[in-house]
Amino acid sequence: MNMNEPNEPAMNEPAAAGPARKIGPVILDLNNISLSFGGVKALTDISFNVRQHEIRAIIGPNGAGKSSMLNVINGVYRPQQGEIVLRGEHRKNMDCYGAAKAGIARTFQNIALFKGMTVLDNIMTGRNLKMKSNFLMQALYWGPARREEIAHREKAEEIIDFLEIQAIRKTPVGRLPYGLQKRVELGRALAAEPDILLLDEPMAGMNVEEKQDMCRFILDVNDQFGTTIVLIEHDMGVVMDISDRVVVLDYGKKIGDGTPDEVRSNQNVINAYLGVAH
Ligand SMILES: Nc1ncnc2c1ncn2[C@@H]1O[C@H](COP(=O)(O)OP(=O)(O)OP(=O)(O)O)[C@@H](O)[C@H]1O
Repeated sequence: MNMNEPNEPAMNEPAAAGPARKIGPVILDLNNISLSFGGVKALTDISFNVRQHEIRAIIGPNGAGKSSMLNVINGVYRPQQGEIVLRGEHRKNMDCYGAAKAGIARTFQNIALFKGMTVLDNIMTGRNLKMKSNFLMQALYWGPARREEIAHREKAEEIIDFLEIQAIRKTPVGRLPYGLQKRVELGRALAAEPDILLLDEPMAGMNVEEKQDMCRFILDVNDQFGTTIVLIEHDMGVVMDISDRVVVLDYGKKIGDGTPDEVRSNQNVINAYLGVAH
């Protein structure tokens, strides 16, 4: 992969340019994380941190361990070594429910939506954790459950407006083009009102125009909602344009960490992308 992507148009202003953005203290700290699957070492002694409100990218060649890292952060995988410090709280590992409760939401490399359900209903599924009424109340659509449903519906409609998908709100997701499905998946994650949003290849498979739209929405989410964003992305033009800091993995090891400019000029990173033998 070409680090400079000369043919890629500039997507947006650099993330750091927004006057409203203020990067805060470290809220997520990954310390010496190691994860193996049998004999395969997916992650070896990885440490990096994420600051509040920043856009933090994880990059690296195929199989470098990027998705595994996101899965450690949201509790899908439990590392054999290391610790995760979330807002000062130390843990050996996360669990999925605990991560969601702690305000961590994610999108997936392969779209994970209910294809037969409408855009609105898919976004409503992202509100599940916020729902307080019990199953019986919901089934009877009784008192508090009804009021709650209306409030959640309002939130879902706000997200639909924000993502500019009003025209397709009643369309089954399976009928939408790929780029719009990715946008709906972002909407479902936003419905959880996350503090930390994990995006696994949000622009994969998109054309240039769809990528520009997605970049704009990611920057707007970060800017307007103050959401901290950790993203995996293969498109270097996008990564260098929108990220505050970038961590680089290769064969499960960290080989670079810093601002886009620092990472771009890091010889280990250049070698990894050019395929220089270790
Ligand atoms: N559940 C699993 N079981 C066995 N091996 C796994 C599992 N998940 C990941 N791996 C292995 O861990 C290594 C890192 O994989 P991972 O998917 O995290 O890389 P990646 O950087 O996200 O790759 P890509 O860019 O291709 O998505 C690979 O060798 C992969 O085969």
